[in-house]
Amino acid sequence: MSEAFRGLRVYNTLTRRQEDFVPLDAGNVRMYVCGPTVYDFAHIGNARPVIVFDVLFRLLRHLYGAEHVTYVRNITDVDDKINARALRDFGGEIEAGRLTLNEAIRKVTETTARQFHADVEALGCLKPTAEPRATEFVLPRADGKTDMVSLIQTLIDRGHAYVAKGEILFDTASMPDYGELSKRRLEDQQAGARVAVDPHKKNPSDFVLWKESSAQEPGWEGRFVVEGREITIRGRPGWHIECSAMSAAYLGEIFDIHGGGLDLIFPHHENEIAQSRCAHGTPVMAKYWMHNGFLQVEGRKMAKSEGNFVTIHELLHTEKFGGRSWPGEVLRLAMLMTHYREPLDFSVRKLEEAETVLDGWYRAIGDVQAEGSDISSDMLRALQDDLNTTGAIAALHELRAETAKGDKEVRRRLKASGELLGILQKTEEEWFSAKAASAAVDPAAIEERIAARLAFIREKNFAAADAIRDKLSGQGVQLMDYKDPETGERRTKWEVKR
Ligand SMILES: Nc1ncnc2c1ncn2[C@@H]1O[C@H](COP(=O)(O)OP(=O)(O)OP(=O)(O)O)[C@@H](O)[C@H]1O
Ligand SMILES: [Zn+2]
Repeated sequence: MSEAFRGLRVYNTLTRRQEDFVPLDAGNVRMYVCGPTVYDFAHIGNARPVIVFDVLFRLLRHLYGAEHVTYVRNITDVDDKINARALRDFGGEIEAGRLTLNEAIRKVTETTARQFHADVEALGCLKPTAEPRATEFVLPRADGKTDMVSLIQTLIDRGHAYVAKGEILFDTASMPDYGELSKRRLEDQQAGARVAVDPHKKNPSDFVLWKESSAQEPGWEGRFVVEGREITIRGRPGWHIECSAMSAAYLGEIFDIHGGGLDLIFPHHENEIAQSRCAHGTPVMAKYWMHNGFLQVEGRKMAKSEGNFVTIHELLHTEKFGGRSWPGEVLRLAMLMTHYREPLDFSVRKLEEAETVLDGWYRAIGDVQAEGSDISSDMLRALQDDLNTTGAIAALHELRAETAKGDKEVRRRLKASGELLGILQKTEEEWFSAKAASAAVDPAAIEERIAARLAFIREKNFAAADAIRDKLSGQGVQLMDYKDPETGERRTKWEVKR
């Protein structure tokens, strides 16, 4: 048996089977997960893949060593939805000439990305090894890392792409096994295509690699050579090519795991595979494809378009869901109580259940530290079985039952095992006092005090400003000032300190 196999088995969407996980290189296990398109707050459905693949990242680090795992999760900061949002929020300032469209777009993406980072940190997620932004990989780079324009050129050179009506399209008929991930065969798609075909496409399934921008739209000078002629199309990349470029830039032409939610299988992942395999001439893009099921509300996928979403921010910091705010750890455990491939029906009851469980576990661990303790072998076995987190949680319940005997080593093992799931990182005291503090603070009132303090600072009334800060500090609320990276203005964030 290969020493690269460490007991982990995963369900591979590519083969529709559970398989032994054998990385290409046990010294550098490589995983790519499609990240957020940053135009709005992430909802708790979007949090599911982030949490699921964080658990997998932690497990891989445990099995292969932290320094032997590379996890890349991109940020999509070029998309027509972002442009639309920039125009909606900053249209007036753009018209008045105070902002360019590009500056407005930057504001939207930076604010949203910052929010996303705060959200996922509160959910106990580790930072990925790299978090590339799509806009930095559009044009050829000084460091020679794979970029989108060069990748598209390779596809043109190899006969997999063509130019039509200001677009560069991927020619799906040029790839005999197009559709292998989603098991949609090209012939079926053509036969079944009821929608009118765009007349400039050779096949209805052909998709955009690069599209021309109007003068008002953001664009890059894309230089291509087509049939010996140089052409320049000021345009922007299609969505799929972003991930093909950034995964190759960080993980190479073939890597181990590619992940995301079920809805990405088609067309996004299918098209990533088509681009990457045809550009590199490789038999696979990633060996294992893993997809999480949907988080649902009353049987329907939580989605922006459905209007049935709750943002992570609302859940953590407002009383919109269930009339109270919730600790990030509660949301995390609630997610892990369902196997990642199953649909997860989300409810207040589920959060309450997770919170009760955490209260019990924290009471059991008290103030012990996990360092040097083994983790539960039952829990590890469950996680190695295609991330069976329900089995892992059952193992933690058993450990908790054993702690009744007062054995310190069992309590330490409970904590160490919880930490592998990204929970139980605090002590009992920290957990309960943070809960008490967040129950006592009223975020809206704090924001109002912060605004008042900033107004005093602008008026140079520092005594009044300091008085507000000290009063909040006495209530356990700590203020932190920082400069807005774009405008240089002073801003303030806050957290509950105990
Ligand atoms: N309800 C959900 N349950 C689980 N995963 C989801 C859900 N909705 C989106 N995702 C996942 O979140 C990640 C980000 O997706 P994407 O950027 O497409 O979100 P989105 O367009 O804001 O979602 P939507 O429009 O569906 O609300 C993807 O991996 C996607 O599969
Ligand atoms: Zn992707």
